[in-house]
Amino acid sequence: MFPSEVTDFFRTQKTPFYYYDMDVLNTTLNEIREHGISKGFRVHFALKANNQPKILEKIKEAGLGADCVSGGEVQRAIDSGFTPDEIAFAGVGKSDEEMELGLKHDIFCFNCESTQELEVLNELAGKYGKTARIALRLNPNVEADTHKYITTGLNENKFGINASDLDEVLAMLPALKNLKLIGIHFHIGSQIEKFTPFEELCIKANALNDHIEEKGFELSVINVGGGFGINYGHPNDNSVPDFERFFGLFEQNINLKDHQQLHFELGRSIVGQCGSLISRVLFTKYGQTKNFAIVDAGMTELIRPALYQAAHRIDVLTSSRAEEKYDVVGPICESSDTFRTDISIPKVERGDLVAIRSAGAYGEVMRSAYNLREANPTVYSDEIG
Ligand SMILES: Cc1ncc(COP(=O)(O)O)c(C=O)c1O
Ligand SMILES: N[C@@H](CCCC[NH3+])C(=O)O
Repeated sequence: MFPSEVTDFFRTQKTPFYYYDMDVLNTTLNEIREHGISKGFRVHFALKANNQPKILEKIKEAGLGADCVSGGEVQRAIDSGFTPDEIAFAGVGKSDEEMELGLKHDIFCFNCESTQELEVLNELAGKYGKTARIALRLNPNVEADTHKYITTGLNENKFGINASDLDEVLAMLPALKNLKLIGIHFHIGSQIEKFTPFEELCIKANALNDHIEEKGFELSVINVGGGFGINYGHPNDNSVPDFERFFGLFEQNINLKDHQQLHFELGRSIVGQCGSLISRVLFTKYGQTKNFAIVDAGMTELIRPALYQAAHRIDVLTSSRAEEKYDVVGPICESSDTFRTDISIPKVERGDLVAIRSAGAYGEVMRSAYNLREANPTVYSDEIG
């Protein structure tokens, strides 16, 4: 839970709002430095998970790069102090304007996903007299064993180049004079909680690495993407994911050649646990079949439960009454606007504060203005007091 002065500060704020615990973020970044960066790995932070400038500045300071999926994110990374050589640009559908922005800044690498994209990027690079460094995003057909909507590495998914098309793509590369192939890229999905999909990825990545190098291309970057899952029901004191095991798995299982560096692009595991959505109970409704705690945050602030049936832990900050069972729901005019169903929490009353935990990744970034909802200012732990 939070120290009493933090909860007291929350009481003075207009809810709902996002709160970031910068100590948790620092601890997480230290773990990444200790177990990943210190081994010579390059870690890019996926801005899609969180693009708050203050969070990005901390991540940049810790020595991570930026993984972007839109022109807006490339611009945000630059505005937050990342240098172009620290920026990778991925995405299955980059517009011409977005590619031009990346070319203009001479970013580190474009992760490309189709033959058409390669042709267009080659043409645009030529127009601006540039050589674009590229990595091929390959679809390894690995089952990530996560929610269907965030599985990305199966042949049926829209992402990446299928192994069966790889030779055709390699054959066209020499003619694309304005592109320089520097690496291969994979990303099999998000919120992956088991380690076996990552082991399987390593086997596929090693084979593809060998195959491409045997064809005479030199790959300096082997990018295994992100996807490392977090514990959404964590008991507050044990929230930082096990990066030692995660990076150790790749260290052991990826066969890097002397001229190669291992790259990662992590989002959720870096920022997920430092963020909470703080909300006030508006009303309670006790009924024959259900009790409802109606809070002032909704799916507009955190869509993950509605979209992926995600179960974020909910802590009641201002009540230690005996427990009751509730559906914790928001004010939006949709029945899917439900954070949790049938959970036992201390009995709440109008005005009580709750924290919806593990909301730092894909929370604030996915907020919408549906129902003309307004956003309240974000609170950072180091600005309280
Ligand atoms: C290409 C790519 N890289 C990195 C990420 C970051 O993933 P995660 O937040 O699961 O680490 C994503 C999102 O899943 C992605 O699509
Ligand atoms: N938005 C998703 C993750 C998507 C990952 C992006 N490829 C989530 O909240 O879990």
